[in-house]
Amino acid sequence: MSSPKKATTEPHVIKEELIASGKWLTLEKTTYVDPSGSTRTWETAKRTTRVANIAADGVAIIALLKRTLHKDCVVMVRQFRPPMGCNTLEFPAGLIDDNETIETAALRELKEETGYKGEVVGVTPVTCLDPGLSNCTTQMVMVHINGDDLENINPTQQLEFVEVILLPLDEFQQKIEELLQKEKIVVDSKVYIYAMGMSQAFFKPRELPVLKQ
Ligand SMILES: Nc1nc(=O)[nH]c2c1ncn2[C@H]1C[C@H](O)[C@@H](COP(=O)(O)OP(=O)(O)O)O1
Repeated sequence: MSSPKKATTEPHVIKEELIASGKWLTLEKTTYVDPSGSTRTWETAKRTTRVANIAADGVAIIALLKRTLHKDCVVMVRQFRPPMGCNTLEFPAGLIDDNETIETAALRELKEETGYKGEVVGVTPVTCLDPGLSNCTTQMVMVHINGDDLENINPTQQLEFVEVILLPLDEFQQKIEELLQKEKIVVDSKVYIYAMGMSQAFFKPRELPVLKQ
């Protein structure tokens, strides 16, 4: 077995060269120095739409619908995604437009895709989506929706081909598993990780009054 190379250098990018460009994406050759000091190249996909001075390409919205006498539900969307060639289950999401803040982009996308009007309660840092492929980034925005509010009782979407699915938060992972059993659908990894986290948060088999770490 060969021993791993020692890290001697702070890795860094030297240059980025365009290989191909389309309306929405570019493919670049990234030349960089790796931690051992060797110069190497990487194929990188980038979006063409990133707004100047905004570090994220898009937003994904974790929207909780809160209604009297109902369980809190996560507002999800099902839609056909051409790169996947099938339907996906995702949080509502979209690209940030010019002159938008993260919060306004999130509330606009939520309204367009689901019809719901919400209130921002939290924003994550900039997070990468598939860093071995692309520099594409997102910020996740936590939103609460007052489902008892008149304008949220019969929400009207602006997107014809996006289906809204409400999943109860306390059974989130189980309900996703049921959807997967029923149809060919691929779940966004942000969604599935959130579902696993929720299951762990709700699972308290032997809660004791005083627990050590
Ligand atoms: N990679 C893409 N290829 C396309 O042909 N078109 C694309 C790409 N990415 C975005 N878009 C188009 C599709 C929509 O008309 C607009 C806005 O998309 P948005 O709703 O903001 O984001 P998604 O929900 O992630 O599609 O961009």
